[in-house]
Amino acid sequence: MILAPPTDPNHPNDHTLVEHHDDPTHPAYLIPELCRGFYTLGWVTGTGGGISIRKGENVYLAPSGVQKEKIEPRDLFVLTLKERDFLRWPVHKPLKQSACTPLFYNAYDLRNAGACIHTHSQHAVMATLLWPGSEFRISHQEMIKGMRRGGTGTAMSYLDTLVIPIIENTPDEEDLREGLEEAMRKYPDAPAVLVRRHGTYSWGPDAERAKGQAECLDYLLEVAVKMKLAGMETVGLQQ
Ligand SMILES: CSCCC(=O)C(=O)COP(=O)(O)O
Ligand SMILES: [Zn+2]
Repeated sequence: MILAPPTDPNHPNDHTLVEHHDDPTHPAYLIPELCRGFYTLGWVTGTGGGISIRKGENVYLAPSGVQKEKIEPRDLFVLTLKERDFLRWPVHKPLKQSACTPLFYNAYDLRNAGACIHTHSQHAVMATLLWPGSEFRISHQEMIKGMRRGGTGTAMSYLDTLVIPIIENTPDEEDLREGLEEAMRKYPDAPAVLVRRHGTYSWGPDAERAKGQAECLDYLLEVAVKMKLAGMETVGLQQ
């Protein structure tokens, strides 16, 4: 469990960890930039969704319940990977770290990910409604090649069937943690998990590859929804 930021005024708060916002590869720059892009895709509208990036042993997180397209480096939290201690948190206004934090840590702990993305994509929501079971499947699509086994492993082939587990939503985001972990353990090759009526969690070895995979996944979900609504099968070569 991750607590709120320390209230002790003597607790060290290292603001230098977010003072690299002119470096386009630094998480303090990348998180705000990627959130702006995800907003235009409809992935993080209405404050939900977002991205966390790991830099070595430090985990960068956005604040909870804010307009994600307006995040600035000074709004970010930095926690340690192992102990989940707060190294840096915002002081200019009262903010709490993303409610998705325990879920992002699943990707770091179970997949050694370098970044994890949570979307509220309507393609994902529709897919979880059209696939009422516990799995989404698609084959024979070029964009499957953009996915990696387990999110951080080797690239998938055009001949592979992409299988993504679907878990049920919970009233509070944090309570998805257990279901997500269970699905990730049961499907070690799955590069993402879908949350019914909610969205996606996906990850990658670093922010760039996590973004690329999230884009391929969203494309595949959109195509699959259209195929299903057109009465077509998404597995196999049936027209
Ligand atoms: C309207 S957003 C509902 C909560 C949610 O699904 C979510 O992803 C919240 O993320 P946050 O980073 O804002 O805690
Ligand atoms: Zn969410």
